[in-house]
Amino acid sequence: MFGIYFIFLIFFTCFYFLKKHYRQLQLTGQFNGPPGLPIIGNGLELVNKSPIEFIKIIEDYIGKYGKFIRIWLGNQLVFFMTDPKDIEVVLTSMQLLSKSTEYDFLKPWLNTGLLTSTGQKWVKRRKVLTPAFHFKILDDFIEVFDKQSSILTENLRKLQGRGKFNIFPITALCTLDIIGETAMGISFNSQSDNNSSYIKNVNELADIIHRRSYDFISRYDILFKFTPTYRRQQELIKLLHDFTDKVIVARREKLKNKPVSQQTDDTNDIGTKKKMALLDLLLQATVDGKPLTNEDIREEIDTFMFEGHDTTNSAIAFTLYNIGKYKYVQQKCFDEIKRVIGDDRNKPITMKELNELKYLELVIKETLRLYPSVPLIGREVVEEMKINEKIIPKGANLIIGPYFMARDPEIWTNPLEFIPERFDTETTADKLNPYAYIPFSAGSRNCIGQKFAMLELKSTVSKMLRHYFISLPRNYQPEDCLEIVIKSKNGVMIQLDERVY
Ligand code: HEM
Repeated sequence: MFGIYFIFLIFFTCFYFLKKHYRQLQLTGQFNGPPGLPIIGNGLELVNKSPIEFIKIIEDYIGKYGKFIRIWLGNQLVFFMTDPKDIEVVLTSMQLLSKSTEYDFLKPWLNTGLLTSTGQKWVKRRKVLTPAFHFKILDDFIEVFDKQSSILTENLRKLQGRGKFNIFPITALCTLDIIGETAMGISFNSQSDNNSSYIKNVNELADIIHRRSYDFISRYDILFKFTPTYRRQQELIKLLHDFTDKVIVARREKLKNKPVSQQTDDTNDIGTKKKMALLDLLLQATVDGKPLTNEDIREEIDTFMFEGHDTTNSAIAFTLYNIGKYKYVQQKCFDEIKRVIGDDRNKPITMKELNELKYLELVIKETLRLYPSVPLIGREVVEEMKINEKIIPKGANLIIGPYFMARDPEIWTNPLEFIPERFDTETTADKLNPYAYIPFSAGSRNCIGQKFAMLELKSTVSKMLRHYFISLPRNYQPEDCLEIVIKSKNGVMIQLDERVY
């Protein structure tokens, strides 16, 4: 009897799969890709693999099947893309503004803020949020970047001359304090007392979300819901939402009583800065003539808290790693810093000086080439469409791989070498396809925070170099781990010695 049920179940599943995916199966014959098993496709090859194995498998696929690869992850059709010509079509298409299913892991926390929203909601929110990143507003944040970088360098004093340590969790507190103060107007001081429960909760939740993409059980909501991690995730989300709600309500009250333009720059009783924060702009913004609700604002603030700290942290940590690895790069950066800022290592940096740190910018760009903070970018095909004559079926996910493009010798000369000068438009003869280098993505859904990020990175890294000489432990090599944001499985290990002027 059980046998009959089992056969019936298999038959029914196959029938359902074929019916649902008939058009996809019909079209996928034209694409190269690894052979898969019925129903589970290539799932077993890719899921539950270590980050290093995952990279190796994708590199093997690229070697065997080229730059447009068909993969079945269970019943999810995925195209893995690394050809700039195809990527240009995707990132400039108005039909491809929806994010792939990977971003669904973020939705319980971020709901549909700018990163995860789509359609008219995204268009309107993008319009409202764009002025928040105007250079005049960013100018106000330079002071915050400088202050937090100073706290970072001060805290690191105890590790100076003491051998190797992992910089990643240390700079993470700095970037969280920066985004907390600039987005919400809150001084979390997590770098100073390490006891901010909000910051700890953000870190823990971001970790759970990152790990879901690699774990077979947690990838599927239906299975994840039975795990203790799911219950912990829900607890953390509640705590974080409650906190953001409280800040929004308090800030709305303050604004009612006094316009932001009249507020001064001191701290009030709940640690809220009376200085312009991204939150103030959201409180004053309107969509279709109506102000944003507290819930609308919460999803955008939570989005900034997520997207604005892990990305910058990863970029800072890997830039310090590269500076430690390439001594001539470090010397050139330091010479430039001395020329632009002078010998006083404690003098606050200005916007003008940050803009003059041109070589440091090349170093950051080259770091983001080899270690793009967002190593994979995803889109969902909502209507059947063509990409350079290839018909792509509805329902497929498109995954763009900046991490893998950086290692492609057809795009870059000596791709694995760290050569900041390749981005110097005055000296390099190489004409680069703009879609070959997309650490901030491109097109209308590019990173809204890229100028903010570049200023923050330059401020933090230059401050580190003003105080320390950076080196690497012997034989250390990071083990790249492509989560939503790139990390290193064995940490980002560096060593610090006092900088001698
Ligand atoms: C090194 C730092 C950063 C990198 C490399 C980076 C990279 C990216 C990338 C690749 C995307 C596109 C993602 C996609 O299409 O799936 C993106 C989107 C976004 N980023 Fe960044 N980001 C950085 C820092 C920031 C910061 C500091 C903020 C905010 C203060 C921010 C806010 C956002 C938002 C809100 C989006 C969604 C934009 C939209 O869909 O309209 N990012 N970022």
